[in-house]
Amino acid sequence: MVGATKISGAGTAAAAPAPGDESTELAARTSGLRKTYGRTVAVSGVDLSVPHGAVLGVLGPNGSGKTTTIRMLLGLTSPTAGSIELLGHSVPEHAGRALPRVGALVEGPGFHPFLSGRENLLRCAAMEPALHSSVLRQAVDEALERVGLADAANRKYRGYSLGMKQRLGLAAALLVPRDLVVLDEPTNGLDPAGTKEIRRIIAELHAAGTTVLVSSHLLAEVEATCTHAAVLHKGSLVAQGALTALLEAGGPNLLVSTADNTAGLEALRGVGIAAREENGNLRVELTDVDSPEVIAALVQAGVGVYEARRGRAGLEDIFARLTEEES
Ligand SMILES: Nc1ncnc2c1ncn2[C@@H]1O[C@H](COP(=O)(O)OP(=O)(O)OP(=O)(O)O)[C@@H](O)[C@H]1O
Repeated sequence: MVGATKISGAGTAAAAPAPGDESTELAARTSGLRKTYGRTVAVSGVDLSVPHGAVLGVLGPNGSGKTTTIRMLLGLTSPTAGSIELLGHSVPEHAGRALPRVGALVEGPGFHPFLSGRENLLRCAAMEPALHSSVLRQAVDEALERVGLADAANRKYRGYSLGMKQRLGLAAALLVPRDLVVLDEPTNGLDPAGTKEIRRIIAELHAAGTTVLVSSHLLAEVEATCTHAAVLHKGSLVAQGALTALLEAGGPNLLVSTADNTAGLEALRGVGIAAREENGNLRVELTDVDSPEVIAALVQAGVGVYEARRGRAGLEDIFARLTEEES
């Protein structure tokens, strides 16, 4: 996902949150969400739940519908069918009530190329209903500092690197405290140090009780930063829940380092044990079989075993299974 950033929340008609807003246990929810573009089904029957206070990672291969889902949540594009609730308000009908409390970093044109980072942010800040004119500059400077752009604040936006553009978008999303922050591939274009910074900011938001929805195709990223995950595949939601529960459901696994993986796979299949090759090792799910039987089958077939390690399936493994099964 490349391109400049666009901020939602700023510039939307402000209205006081309806009473009882905070009582809903979900910060966002979709029901039967669907979006088609001509014959292309981008999103199909998605029932997404974003718990208050969660850091929810929306995972999915390219074209699985992550951005389309996020754009619909933010009222940037209308669903073909289904309903959306954002901070207790129906979207797009009452988006103006929810969006001032939502900071977002999504793909799209948003900043003026010939203005500096600071000038661009001042324009965003001026559109924030919650910011009084007397504190605009302070809010902008704090946001620039927070994303590490203070030194480049007076440079023109068009000279910014992709990573700097991402940071500026993030700064705009964080101009005022938010109840929900939505980030579409926020580490896109960032170097490892920038990626670490984003992780730190997400952790800070989480600690402050802000709900964060972050899309990513980087599984390790999601495993490191998120409390919850939702997996999209071909427009459908194939799994969602607390990360610990998803990982738990992955079940025990055995990772075996053998002298000959091809012979090893053949030997295991020969005795009805399902296995697959992964990063030069064999991965065996221990649902119907236990480690000694696996090792014995390999040894009996004359396949040398260097190492066998029991563990749980990682997110990468679970993701591969979910997106393969549904193909
Ligand atoms: N404006 C559009 N017009 C036509 N098709 C679209 C449009 N936006 C998205 N699509 C299609 O909808 C599907 C889902 O796209 P989407 O961008 O939501 O996926 P994604 O998971 O965010 O992918 P990526 O990780 O590559 O950004 C794709 O097949 C895409 O080509």
